[in-house]
Amino acid sequence: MAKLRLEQTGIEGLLIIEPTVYGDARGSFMETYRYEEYFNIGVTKRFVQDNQSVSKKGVLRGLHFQKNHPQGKLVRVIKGTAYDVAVDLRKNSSTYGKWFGVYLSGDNHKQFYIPEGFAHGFLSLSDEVIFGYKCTDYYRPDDEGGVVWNDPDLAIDWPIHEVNEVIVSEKDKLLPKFRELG
Ligand SMILES: Cc1cn([C@H]2C[C@H](O)[C@@H](COP(=O)(O)OP(=O)(O)O[C@H]3O[C@@H](C)C(=O)[C@@H](O)[C@H]3O)O2)c(=O)[nH]c1=O
Repeated sequence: MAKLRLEQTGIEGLLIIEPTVYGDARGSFMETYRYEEYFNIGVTKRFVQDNQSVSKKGVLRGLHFQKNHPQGKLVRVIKGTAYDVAVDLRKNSSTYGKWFGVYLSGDNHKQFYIPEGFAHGFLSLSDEVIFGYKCTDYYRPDDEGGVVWNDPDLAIDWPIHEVNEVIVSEKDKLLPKFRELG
C-alpha cells in the first residue's frame, strides 16, 4: 500500500507527497501513484499523459503552463536532484503570484503535486536528472504559455550557486515576464 506522508506548502492544493519506500536486500520498492490513496489526499484529477525528461546539470526548464487546457502535474525526480518550483497563477487565489520551491531527488523520493493554474519549472542540480511526471491534460504545443524563469517580480530564489551555468532553451529565454501575462 502507498501510505503517503503529506506536507502542506502554504499554497492551497499544492502538495508535497512522500510515498513509503520498502527497502530490502535487493534494493527498494515504492508505489508512485495509486488512484484512491492519492485521491484521498487531494490529487483528484485523472491523469492522461506521463512524461520523462533527462537534463544535464544546470539545465533550467520552465516556467511553463498551458493557457486554455491547463495541466495538473504530479512530478518527481527518478535519478539525481532538482529544485522544483510552482508559481500560483490562479487569479482568484490569495497566493496569486507566489512561488514555492522544493528539492526533489531520487533519494528523497518526494513528489510534488501542482494543480491546474500554476506555472512550473525546475533546475537540474546533478550531472543527470531523470524527471518523471503525470499530467491531467494532454500536451498541446499551440496552447503553451510561460513566464521567464528569472522574472524580477516573482523573484524565485533558484539555487544557481549550486551550478556553474544555467542552461535555458532559446524558447524559454523568450518567455514573457509575469507582469506581461494577460
Ligand atoms: C512537454 C512536451 C514536449 N514535447 C516535445 C516538444 C519538443 O520537441 C520537445 C521538448 O519540448 P519542451 O522544450 O517544451 O520540453 P520541456 O522544456 O521539458 O517542457 C516541460 O517543462 C516542464 C518544466 C513542464 O512543466 C512540462 O509541462 C513541459 O512544459 O518535446 C512533446 O512531444 N510532448 C510534451 O508533452
